[in-house]
Amino acid sequence: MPTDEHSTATGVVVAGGRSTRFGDREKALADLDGRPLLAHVAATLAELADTVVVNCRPDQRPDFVDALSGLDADIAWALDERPDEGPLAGLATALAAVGTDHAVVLGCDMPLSGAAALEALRDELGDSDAVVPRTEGGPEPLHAVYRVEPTLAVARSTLDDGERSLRALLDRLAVEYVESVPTQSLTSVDTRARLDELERAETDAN
Ligand SMILES: Nc1nc2c(ncn2[C@@H]2O[C@H](COP(=O)(O)OP(=O)(O)OP(=O)(O)O)[C@@H](O)[C@H]2O)c(=O)[nH]1
Repeated sequence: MPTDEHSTATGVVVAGGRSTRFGDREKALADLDGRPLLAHVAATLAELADTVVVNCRPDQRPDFVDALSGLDADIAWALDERPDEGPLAGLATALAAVGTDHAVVLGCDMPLSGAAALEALRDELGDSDAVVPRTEGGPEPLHAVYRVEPTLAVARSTLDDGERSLRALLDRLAVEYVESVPTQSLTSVDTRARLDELERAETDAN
């Protein structure tokens, strides 16, 4: 549970993707170290926020409810009215359900994201619309902090202009880029092979 200092943040998980690279399973429900990836991500956000908003398709929700059943946080659901419109549309749907000044946002496939790394991003918000990690591979908009009101307005106008990418959103926001975020926190699991690697690393570490 967060301290009072953190009470103006809401956690957001964007989880309405199809996991096609993962194979025949929903990656958010895949198990790492005894818990679904979605539960890892939501638990990290619950360290920073009282409420975690989960954005997904309506058909995903029953299994996601089960996956999050042990979590000590208020879960709010932001369901995509139209599926498969992309993560920017999912983020807009989620932010519309947020009642706080800013949101800490993660993709459902980032089980190693750390509360300390996210907290450090939050500390950089200042007057910016968003704080986003950046690596050699580019920005990481689904491991970031967004000021809700301006981001939602810009996300909607970006979508209205026919743009679907999170990078198009970032191009239109006042973004503070941070290059010091630990690589581990930014690890995403897109394939079964990647998950197997993480499982092996966990086993070796224990
Ligand atoms: N709401 C919503 N979220 C999405 C959509 N596409 C991707 N996401 C989410 O955005 C994050 C990054 O998604 P990707 O890994 O790029 O795409 P994916 O569809 O999950 O997986 P692939 O089909 O293998 O590309 C994940 O948390 C996804 O659940 C979408 O159309 N709608």
